[in-house]
Parts: sequence; C-alpha cells; structure tokens
Amino acid sequence: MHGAGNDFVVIDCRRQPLPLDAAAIARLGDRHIGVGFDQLLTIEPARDPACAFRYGIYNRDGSEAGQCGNGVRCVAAWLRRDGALGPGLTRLQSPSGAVTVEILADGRVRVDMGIPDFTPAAIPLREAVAAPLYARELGGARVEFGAVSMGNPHAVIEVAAAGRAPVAEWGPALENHTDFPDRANIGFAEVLAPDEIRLRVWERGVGETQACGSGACAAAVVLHQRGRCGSEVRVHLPGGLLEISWAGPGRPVWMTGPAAFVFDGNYHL
Ligand SMILES: N[C@H](CCC[C@H](N)C(=O)O)C(=O)O
Repeated sequence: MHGAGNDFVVIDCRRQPLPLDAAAIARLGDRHIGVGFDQLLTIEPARDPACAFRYGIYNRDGSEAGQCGNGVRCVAAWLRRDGALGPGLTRLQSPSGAVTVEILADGRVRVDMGIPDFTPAAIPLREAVAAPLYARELGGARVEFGAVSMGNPHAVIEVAAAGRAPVAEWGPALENHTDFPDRANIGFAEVLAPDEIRLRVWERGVGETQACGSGACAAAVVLHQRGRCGSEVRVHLPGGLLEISWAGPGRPVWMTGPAAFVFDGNYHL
C-alpha cells in the first residue's frame, strides 16, 4: 500500500505475532533483494480495550517507530476492505498511544493524530527548555529548526525553496545528531502561503520519502507556533497532498489524505 507515495507492506498479525526480527525486516524492506518498503506495518489485536486494533511500525532499517501518519491511513483502508472497520470514527492503538480514524466518502482517510508535544524530554531532544527555534552546526553551517513529538521525533527546518534544500546533506546529519538520542525525522518546509507549504522529509531509518504524514503534522504545528502559517494547511509533498488542521496548543492535529492498495501477497518463511 501507499499513502501519497510513502509505501508500506501491511502484514495481518491478528492471529499470530510477526515472526521477523530487525535484520529480517531490513532484508524484506530492501528494494533489490526483498519486497521493498519505507515501513512495514503490522495489524495486531488491541492491547488498549478502548481501541479496535493495534498497529506496529518498523522502518526499512528494522527500527521501530512510535507513529506513522500515512501508515495509519493505509491500516484503516486495509481494515475497511477486510470488513473489520465500520463507518464513523474508530480508535486504533499506535505504539505511542491512541489515534482516531474515519474513512470519508471520497475514500480519503481523516485521522486525529493526537496532541503535539513540544517539550524537549518528549521528543527527545537535549535542550533545557522548549523554544520555537533551536540551532546546531551541520557541516560548518548554523542550521535553525523547530522540534516536536507527534509520538515520534521531528525537526523542521524552514527553507526558501524545498526543491533546492540540502536534504541528503542536512537530513542524515541532523537525524543522527547526538542531541537527538533516539534520532529524528527531518522536515524541510517552504512556506508558500499562510495556508500552504511545500515539504520534503528525510525520514529516520529510511532516508528521503515521497511523503511523511507525521512529518506534515510536525511541519504545520512548528510553523504555526512561529506564526508562519495558520490553522488549516495544505501540505504539498513530492508524492501528493495532505491537509492538516490544528486549532493550537493542547489541541489534537487532524490529518486528511489518501490510502491506496498496490498488490496483495503471501510470505512463506
Ligand atoms: N520514520 C518514522 C516512522 C514513519 C513515519 C512516516 N512514514 C509517516 O507517515 O508519519 C520514524 O522513525 O519516526
């Protein structure tokens, strides 16, 4: 499946746990010797009785993640096709907490991605207090960024032109910076208008992807905090458009976007 070009293998683990360790996941995710994906998603029985199902998130390098915005839209669409997701709002359990999904009449999926957390300890980011901007030296350049947790760690760098951003240089440098103890996803955001941004994301454990749902949420809320965009933002990513709505601090972020099936298969161990 894919959500705006961010692609996934979705494995039904409702009856048995995932029989793959990190090394096996990385082999399966390799686009030359495996099936290839940005993330592997598992669908599991919920551990939280208030949720219908749980989903697991594994990056292509085998590392686990706490949230995946494009992925949960695909999980919702997968469950609807399987007849396991009814109309209206459904709570699903992510590794970092519950989210709420709704499949719209046009087939897009709307998700309550939870409340963004700007506190450094939650990201985690080695900073004493939360600030709208932080700065680090990357390859001799002083780079300013905002930071937030959407259940997974994000840094957001505002750039003049996303198309010319040094994604392949600053992305891995900041992803692996020692001040991000769990690494981080790095967004490069160009403000086109108060309700429109262009975004590219270097994802933790993957590299640059066609889209990042939690990254689109992170960019919208970081730029909103700095007064650079409003509450409703259209986020243009290389793989497609995501719509983000955030009423401000302490409120949940809503994300709306597509989910598509590519092929079905079976794996034999
Ligand atoms: N690379 C991310 C997980 C996938 C997030 C992304 N695919 C999305 O749509 O939110 C991390 O390690 O936190």
